Amino acid sequence: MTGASPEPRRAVPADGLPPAGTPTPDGAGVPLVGLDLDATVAADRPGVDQTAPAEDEAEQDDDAHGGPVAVGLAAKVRAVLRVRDFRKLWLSMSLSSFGDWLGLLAITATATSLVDGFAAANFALGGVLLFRLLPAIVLGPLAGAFADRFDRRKTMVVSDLLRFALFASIPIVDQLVWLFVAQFLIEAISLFWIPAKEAAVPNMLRKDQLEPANQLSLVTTYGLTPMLAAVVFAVLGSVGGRLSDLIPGVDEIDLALYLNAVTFLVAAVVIWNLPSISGRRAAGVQVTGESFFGSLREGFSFAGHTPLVRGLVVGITGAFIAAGVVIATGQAFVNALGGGQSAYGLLFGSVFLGLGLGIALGPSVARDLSRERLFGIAIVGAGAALLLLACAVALWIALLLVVLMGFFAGIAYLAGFTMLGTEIDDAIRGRTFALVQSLVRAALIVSLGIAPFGVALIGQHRIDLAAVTVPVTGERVMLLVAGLLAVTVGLVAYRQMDDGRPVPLVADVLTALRRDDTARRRLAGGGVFIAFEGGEGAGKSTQVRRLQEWLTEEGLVARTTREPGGTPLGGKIRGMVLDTASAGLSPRAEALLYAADRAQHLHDVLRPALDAGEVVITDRFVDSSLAYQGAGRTIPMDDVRSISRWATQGLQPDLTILLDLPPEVGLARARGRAAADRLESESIDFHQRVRRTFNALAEAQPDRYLVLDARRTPDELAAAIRTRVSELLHGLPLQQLPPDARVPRTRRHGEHGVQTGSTPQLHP
Ligand SMILES: Nc1ncnc2c1ncn2[C@@H]1O[C@H](COP(=O)(O)OP(=O)(O)OP(=O)(O)O)[C@@H](O)[C@H]1O
Ligand SMILES: Cc1cn([C@H]2C[C@H](O)[C@@H](COP(=O)(O)O)O2)c(=O)[nH]c1=O
Repeated sequence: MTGASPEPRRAVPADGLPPAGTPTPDGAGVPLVGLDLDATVAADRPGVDQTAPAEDEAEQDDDAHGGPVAVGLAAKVRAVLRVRDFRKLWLSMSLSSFGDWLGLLAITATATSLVDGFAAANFALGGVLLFRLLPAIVLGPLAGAFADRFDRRKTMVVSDLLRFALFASIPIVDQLVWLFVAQFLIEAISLFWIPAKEAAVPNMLRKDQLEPANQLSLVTTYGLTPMLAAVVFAVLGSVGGRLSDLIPGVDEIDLALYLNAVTFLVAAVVIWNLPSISGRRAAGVQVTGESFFGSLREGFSFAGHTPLVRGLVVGITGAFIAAGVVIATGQAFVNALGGGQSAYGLLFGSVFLGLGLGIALGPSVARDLSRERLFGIAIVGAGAALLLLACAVALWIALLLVVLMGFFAGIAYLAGFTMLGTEIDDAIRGRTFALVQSLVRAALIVSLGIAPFGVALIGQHRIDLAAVTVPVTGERVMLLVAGLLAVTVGLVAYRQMDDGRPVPLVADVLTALRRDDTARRRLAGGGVFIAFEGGEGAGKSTQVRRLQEWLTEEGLVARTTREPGGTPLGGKIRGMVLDTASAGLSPRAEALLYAADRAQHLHDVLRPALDAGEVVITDRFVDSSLAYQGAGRTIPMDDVRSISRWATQGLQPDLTILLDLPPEVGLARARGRAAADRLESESIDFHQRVRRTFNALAEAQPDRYLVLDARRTPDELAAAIRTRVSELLHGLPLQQLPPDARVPRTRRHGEHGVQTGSTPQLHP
């Protein structure tokens, strides 16, 4: 046994090349982690901390296909928290949320302590919850109109000051009636605060930052702060006796309420100092020409006539009715499964576990799926889990199904919430949020109220089938109904919100889960992207031209292009990098120039042509950078991969045709054509490394490559390429040439004289 510890294993990227950090002779290449890729976009947002480090940490992991992967959640959240105003708002909101949970614990404890007897305590408890939910139904829509008409910052500050005063008044007045009244007023005021805040957040962040910001807010509000509040409440409880000795008349519940009051005071001060919350108001925009009730009507009409909002409202409301049924029947259900009070606790823990997992993991699992589709699918998923739950026969199965249901519900909640922020215009956002919050509360009240009656009415039955006896109990039937409801509203939401894309749902979901960007582009009716790669003089330009001629003859719109130099700007870059006079160009500068050429190429040529459904054939693409700058110049592969991905936004060829040739042969061919340029003048070793790398890339993804021996004749190569390309294009809806631009096939064959061997026909 040796004392030496083994080398840590490194993940091998899908392209088969060495990962980042691979030692290089010249030590070139600093990992790109921390590169401020989006700073230019973010910098114009209010409250972006210009002195902070990079806004987005572009830690792009490798996925199974070597394609682009979303920035990790932690990095996204860090980037969101670097937006100064959002960070302050989030801190103050977390503080208020902590206070709110502490307040809820203290209020429920106060309510039960102010009455005698079990029934009265339950009545008091129910009263507190009812008074918490009730105001939303009446006041919610008004609060939304308020958020859209008046300065949101002032609305929030006044709300926080009032809540401070009301919470502080509860221990001072010390009466159950006042507790109810204060509770009602606090909730009513919160209804004004919430839409103002929700409508303000999208103005602080970029659109793509809203999802991680919502993930952070939801995890804070429903995960961290309630736990912290429970701990603090328990600690206050344990010091309660000593506290009363210290400050006469103040016990632990009073202290919790005072603490809660202070959190709102602090929040008021913080928000007052965040002018960006005022939104349009800060820029002096006034809402004129419409009465308060007119804008209220406009809010309802907008929700009724906008399919996206209709879908969101139906989906969220239905999902919360189902959630209410689960809460109302949970106790009876776990009892029926033989569980007790602790099993009931476990059931609730499982809901939260599932919700947390859905909120945290959902966006990355379903990264490529449109949020409109994801929302409906997730609600249907939650409904399906609920249907299975209704039939569960063992507690552990029920708990697993509850986690699954929570997972889907978390995804749906986050997707719905994020779309409300990203898709709804600022002018009407407050009203839309308010409508949703009112409906959510109304849904909970209705289902919490009705479900127990349903359970009681149905009662407990057993149906004897031939071999088994099926228990038909009220709680199971109610869960079944809730599941059916969720599936139905999920489908309705899906139909309302689907943006009419022609991609079939199953293929959309499967390619999104597999992260197959190329298949997704094809499904969406985009064009086909073919790249030719290989060393100097391999015959790429010759074959690019011949392939285009053939495709044109077949009636397709086929565009040829090249790197570097596919655009006017790229032409200038090509001049610089290939000029033998640019002798002092550093490897990194060279890599960046090729990446700059590629970014412009993507923007001006590749994307537009692919979006138009054309077949695009490029003479060189990313593999050339990996081979020449990565292996040739020995820049770490991950660095080259990162800048290339950034430049191409993850675009990959559908097919790469590698013309493989010993460098000596290719260089001889190229030199027969013109004087050697700066790269052609590199050593034979350099070109050997380039060749090996092209081959390694092809070996790592054989399905995406056609490797041909470039010593074969041009005709043989053209025929092999046609065969493979015709397979690739078979059945795809590509852009056709107008009839008058087509050339009769018989004439064409004669003219070009290239159709040797068995030429496949795309349109026989
Ligand atoms: N299969 C082939 N066999 C022999 N010669 C070929 C073949 N294909 C092309 N050639 C010749 O080799 C030379 C280089 O061809 P071509 O310009 O197509 O290659 P390339 O890969 O685009 O080169 P570069 O990368 O240097 O631009 C040309 O003179 C061309 O006529
Ligand atoms: C795209 C790309 C190209 N190169 C090199 C490869 C060649 O030497 C020249 C391009 O000229 P050609 O006419 O296509 O042969 O540039 C590179 O080093 N890195 C790249 O990304």
